[in-house]
Amino acid sequence: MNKAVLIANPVSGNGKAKKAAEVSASILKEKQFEVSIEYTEYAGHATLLSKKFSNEFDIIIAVGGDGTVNEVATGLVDSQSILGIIPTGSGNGLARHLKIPMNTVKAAECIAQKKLIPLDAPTINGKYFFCTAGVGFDAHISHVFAKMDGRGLKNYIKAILKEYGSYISAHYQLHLDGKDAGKKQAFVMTVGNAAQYGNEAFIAPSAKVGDQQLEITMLPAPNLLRGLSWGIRLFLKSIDKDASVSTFSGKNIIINSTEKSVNGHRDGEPDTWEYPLVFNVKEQIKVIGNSDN
Ligand SMILES: Nc1ncnc2c1ncn2[C@@H]1O[C@H](COP(=O)(O)OP(=O)(O)OP(=O)(O)O)[C@@H](O)[C@H]1O
Repeated sequence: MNKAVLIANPVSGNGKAKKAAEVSASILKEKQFEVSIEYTEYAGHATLLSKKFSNEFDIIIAVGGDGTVNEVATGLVDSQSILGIIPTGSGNGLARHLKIPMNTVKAAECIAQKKLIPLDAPTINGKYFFCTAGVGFDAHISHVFAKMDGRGLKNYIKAILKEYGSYISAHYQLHLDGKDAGKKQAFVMTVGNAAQYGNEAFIAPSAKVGDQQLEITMLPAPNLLRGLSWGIRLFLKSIDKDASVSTFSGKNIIINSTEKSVNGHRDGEPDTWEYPLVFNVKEQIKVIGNSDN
């Protein structure tokens, strides 16, 4: 029951994952775990590795940011293996939601305690996400950020400041659990499985990862006052209390538009989807964490 493999993304967190994998392996060995380390060689590789290892190992540990966690967790849907996370990304939204320590030694000790939490595995047009997914300004930034030379929080903020003034809000038609929820103009339309983007920025404060429900947060066209208020409220866990913000929840969300396709993001990584966008939550896996839901 204590056979674990660490799947580490060597490029995550500007190269922090290799050291983190080695440190975690030695901590887990001290706690009588049988441990192996594998490194990803390209984007998408972690899903193939976790699928393959799910037959052999009880715990499959993602060492990386939310992108790596997404790939490893995707490989575990339909398996009995448990997901572990050693966070080394710049945002670490799912790890933070689950109250997994950001310190590698403490994160490895948290895995050794094996507190299991049910984790929904929602999909957007058939592709899994575990933290947040959506369209709008945040998705636009994930596409801009992916083309930048460096990663990390500093570059992310640079991209936000550069793009904020010129991004135009789009119109979306929303259906929630089979009911027409109207036409919306949105600057950001985020679907949360977990409550935060990462870095303790709470975009869907009421989201719980195992409740088989998705929480939508919709920000309308911004102005300076709204932008400032959202910036503060994101970190105070109160974006849903802002008078300009709308929230919805559902299991089956359909977003339509007069456009053919849209740039979106899944767990902070850029993705492109054809309309209609169909969000569903049915499946579940188990993750080791420190929170209750
Ligand atoms: N060996 C590799 N070479 C290049 N890219 C990789 C490799 N392994 C994984 N990737 C890709 O790296 C991307 C970023 O990974 P991840 O999100 O884990 O780290 P990060 O970008 O440092 O963290 P954050 O998203 O918090 O900034 C993932 O989309 C993944 O597909």
